[in-house]
Amino acid sequence: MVGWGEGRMDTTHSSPLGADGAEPVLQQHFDATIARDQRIEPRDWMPEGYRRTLIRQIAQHAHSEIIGMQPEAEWITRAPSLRRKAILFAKVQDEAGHGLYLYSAAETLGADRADLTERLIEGRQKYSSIFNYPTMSFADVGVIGWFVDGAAICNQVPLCRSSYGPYARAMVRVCKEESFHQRQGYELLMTMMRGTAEQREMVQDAVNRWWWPSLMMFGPPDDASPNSAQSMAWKIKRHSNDELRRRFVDMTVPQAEKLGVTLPDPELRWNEERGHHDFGTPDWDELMRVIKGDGPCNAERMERRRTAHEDGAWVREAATAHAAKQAARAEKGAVA
Ligand SMILES: CC(C)(COP(=O)(O)OP(=O)(O)OC[C@H]1O[C@@H](n2cnc3c(N)ncnc32)[C@H](O)[C@@H]1OP(=O)(O)O)[C@@H](O)C(=O)NCCC(=O)NCCSC(=O)Cc1ccccc1
Repeated sequence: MVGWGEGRMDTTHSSPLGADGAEPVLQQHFDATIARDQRIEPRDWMPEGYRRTLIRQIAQHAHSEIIGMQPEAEWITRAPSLRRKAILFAKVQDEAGHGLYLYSAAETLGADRADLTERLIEGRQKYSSIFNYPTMSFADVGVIGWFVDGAAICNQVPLCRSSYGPYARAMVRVCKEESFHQRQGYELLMTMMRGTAEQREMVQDAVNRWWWPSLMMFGPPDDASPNSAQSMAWKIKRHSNDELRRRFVDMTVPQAEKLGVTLPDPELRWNEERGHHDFGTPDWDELMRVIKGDGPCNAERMERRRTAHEDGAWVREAATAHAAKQAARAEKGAVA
């Protein structure tokens, strides 16, 4: 894992004229499309930096969905009822779907899916810091749905208006499912809060552990976010990291009150003048450490992903052989 601004993608896909040789008219057309809030589509000319930024963000997003299956999947076999097991199963499966959908979006930019997977497995590409924390009790499943999917919604709803068509369209479906995920998490927590004192303690403990890492999901503060300015100018990102973090806090505080839990931030209070909540500063050193690979579960998550990839080698080989056979048959049929 690498730090801010390091380890940028070098997966390039040459544009018809090449970034440097772009004729002004193509650049002007691109700029005008962005200015009119219209979409850039895969066959349109785009600056090389735009393509690379999108591949970086979409690949990291896809990796996050795939690695993000792990923390909750650990509880599938230990779910307290058949109903909770079925719900969790479906949710984790949805995350797999989001990952595959996003890899497809990256492919429309010329990225190779197998190459992106290699980059993840070799630690050359990032995934969200949030998935490097352990799930200690079943209440964590509820809190992940409430906080992590809630944060994902805050971050991803504006991405439905992202300037790159395939990414924006993928986000529409992903957000619908994330919204369902958030509700199931909150409903699970409401149920636990109506339960025993021990269950309420489990919920509060999970809230205490996940609150700050959830705020870190939005990325470094704006003045330490190397990609934000350009990504916002290109309308890939519609809001800054801090802006989305503030939205998440404003959205979550009343939900916490209704649930009856305390968010672990003594500085958290409503600011009448600003019409928003004031809140404390996340531990940015911790975020850096986790991104660099030194979080509580980084090694475990990567090892599991690597093993799953190796175990799946025979499926990929069989699918490739089958596809080759089908293609040969189709060709033979066409000749006859
Ligand atoms: C906001 C940001 C994450 C970062 O803004 P940018 O403008 O791109 O970067 P910025 O200049 O601010 O940062 C500098 C460097 O630091 C990296 N970095 C920053 N923050 C983090 C971090 N927290 N963790 C790790 N790395 C982080 C950043 O990539 C950049 O790397 P570079 O070295 O340049 O390559 C943006 O990429 C985005 O909106 N992505 C799409 C959404 C997305 O990917 N969501 C994932 C969660 S999906 C989910 O939760 C669903 C689910 C729920 C439940 C269960 C299962 C699944």
